[in-house]
Amino acid sequence: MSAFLEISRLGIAFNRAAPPVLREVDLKIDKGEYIAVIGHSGCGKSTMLNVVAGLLPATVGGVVLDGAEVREPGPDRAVVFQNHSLLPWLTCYENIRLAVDQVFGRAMSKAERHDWTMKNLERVHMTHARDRRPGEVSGGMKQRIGIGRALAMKPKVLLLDEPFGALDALTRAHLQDEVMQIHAELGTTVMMITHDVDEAVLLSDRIVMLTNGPNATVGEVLTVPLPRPRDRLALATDPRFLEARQAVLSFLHERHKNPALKAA
Ligand SMILES: Nc1ncnc2c1ncn2[C@@H]1O[C@H](COP(=O)(O)OP(=O)(O)OP(=O)(O)O)[C@@H](O)[C@H]1O
Repeated sequence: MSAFLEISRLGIAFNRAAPPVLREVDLKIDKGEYIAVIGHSGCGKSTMLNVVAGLLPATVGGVVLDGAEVREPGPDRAVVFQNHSLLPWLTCYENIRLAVDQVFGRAMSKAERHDWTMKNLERVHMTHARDRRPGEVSGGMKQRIGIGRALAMKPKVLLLDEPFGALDALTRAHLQDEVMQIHAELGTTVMMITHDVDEAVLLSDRIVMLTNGPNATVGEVLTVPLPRPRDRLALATDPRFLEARQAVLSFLHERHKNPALKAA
């Protein structure tokens, strides 16, 4: 059986004179799986996500989602970036509503689109701030709206590009727990880029570790053997959590050291 999301022999070169950023990236993701992609800065994580999003064409190989080749951006692949991409002149409600109108303008009545917008505000615990603009809410709240907007599109895949990277540790932990809950409730397929090893182990079913660039590729894939629901406090001392964490740290800091540090 073919995978729900399949990246095949993907290669990306931005410039003919330079070596490719990514080469021969192969990855099969099942429906409902939560995948984290980790690797040192500049190895090509965002590039890989952008190809899946349809924002960047593959130089070689390609991506197939649910039987269809990815060639351009589409609402079946919603992206949440590290720095929220909300429209500052619209309220939190309007930011989500805009996406709902774009995707479901024909399929849903006006009343249904309102209800669906409210449902997604509620899902990310932002109903109380529905009439505030992005400039009037915190960084964590902005990311919540970004996630709510992405979910409101009912995507086949949620693409998270370091969604919690700019947040303080406590806010980050809250949002991670919320995303875990949403994933459990909706069974959305997720591909998340992160630099944070603990975050990758806590949230994912599998962790895809990229080698250093140029010519980066999948070095190892670790299956995280932790049952769900997961509780961050209980996991802090769970030997399976610590072992998975150690495996990723060892990949990143022993076998595939940061090239910038190696040169130092
Ligand atoms: N549009 C572009 N044109 C030319 N080079 C690019 C372009 N986008 C990315 N690159 C290069 O491709 C490489 C991979 O970049 P990418 O942003 O995918 O890395 P990353 O692993 O996501 O990094 P970080 O963790 O720092 O965000 C880098 O060397 C970057 O300079």
